[in-house]
Amino acid sequence: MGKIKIAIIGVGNCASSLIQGIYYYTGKNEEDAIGLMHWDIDGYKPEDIEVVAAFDIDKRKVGKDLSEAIFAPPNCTKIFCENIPWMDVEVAMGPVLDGVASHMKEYDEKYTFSVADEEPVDVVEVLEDSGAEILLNYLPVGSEKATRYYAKCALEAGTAFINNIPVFIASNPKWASRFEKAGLPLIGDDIKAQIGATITHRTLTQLFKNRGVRLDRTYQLNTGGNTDFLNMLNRDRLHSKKKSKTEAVQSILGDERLDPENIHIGPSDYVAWQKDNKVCYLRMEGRIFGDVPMNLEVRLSVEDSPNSAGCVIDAIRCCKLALKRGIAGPLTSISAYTMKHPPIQYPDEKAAKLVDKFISGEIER
Ligand SMILES: O=P(O)(O)OC[C@H]1O[C@@H](O)[C@H](O)[C@@H](O)[C@@H]1O
Repeated sequence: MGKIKIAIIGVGNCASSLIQGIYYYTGKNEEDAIGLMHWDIDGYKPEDIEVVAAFDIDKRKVGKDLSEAIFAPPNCTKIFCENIPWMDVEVAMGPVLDGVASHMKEYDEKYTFSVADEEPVDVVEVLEDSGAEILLNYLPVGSEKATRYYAKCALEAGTAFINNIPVFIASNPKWASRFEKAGLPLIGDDIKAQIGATITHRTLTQLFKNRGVRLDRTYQLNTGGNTDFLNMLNRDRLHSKKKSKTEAVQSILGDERLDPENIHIGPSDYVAWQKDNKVCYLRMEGRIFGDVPMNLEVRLSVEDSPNSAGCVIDAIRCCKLALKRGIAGPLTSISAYTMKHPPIQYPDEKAAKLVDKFISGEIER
């Protein structure tokens, strides 16, 4: 049935986990494959994904084979598949736009960002030559210009686009129609991890709602020690991230949406030693029967990047299905299931059912 050829922008922890996952699941069967929402999607298993191009701007990664670059610093995610064979994909130098936060150099050498000296490649040409069908965006949060640049490259090169970061592309009708006109599928925006802060917060919010409990106040505080958290110390980069995360919870509440002062959601601090372990503290205050107050506190601790890959592995395969079926524009079911800021928000249980209907061909997108 052929491979699903993908290209990756940003060879960070999330790319590393995705690539490790492709090899980790190779040769396994459904019974011993732990950690997947779908073992196969219309016949496509994780091992059917092939990375054919990758872009980065860090000198520790550019020019290296992808099999080595995914383990280069500052990547720090848990290694769950050590033996990645030579992939024969050299990490190409991307254009330097707004992907690098200015405060990065304040940190110690290990984390200091170092831009490679190479001239940027012609991204469209690299995509075309590689035969990539889908381009995945893993740029740092706040990379507005760079995301738009690569989205344009996808349109020019004729690749579908999966936007894993909180820059609004799939949920922006203008961009969505550009992809639709170009005949290309689009998934986004901002990956909602497998068991992450957002899905946990949404699920508990839905529980309050289902059980008639009025939610009065809530917060979601997140700490981590990966480059994502370091980058997010620059509060200027957080605008769309906060919007994406907050909207993901508010959308469950419907006409009981909280006033902005009663909902606080966002990345909270960078703790270097946590590395790729993300810790999320959730508090929800509400009122039960008789208007009687209650509160709930949850602490979630999870490795951030495999948590993201657990969803991206399905987004890629659904995107391939759309390509095969000639469906263009935003894919609303898989976006709602795997992204925090999709073109249409559905409760997660409904989104899961819609994805199954999309896979079986019962619904178009
Ligand atoms: O835990 P949440 O809220 O689903 O968010 C998870 C994802 O959020 C993204 O913005 C991060 O870049 C990912 O690394 C992360 O996995």
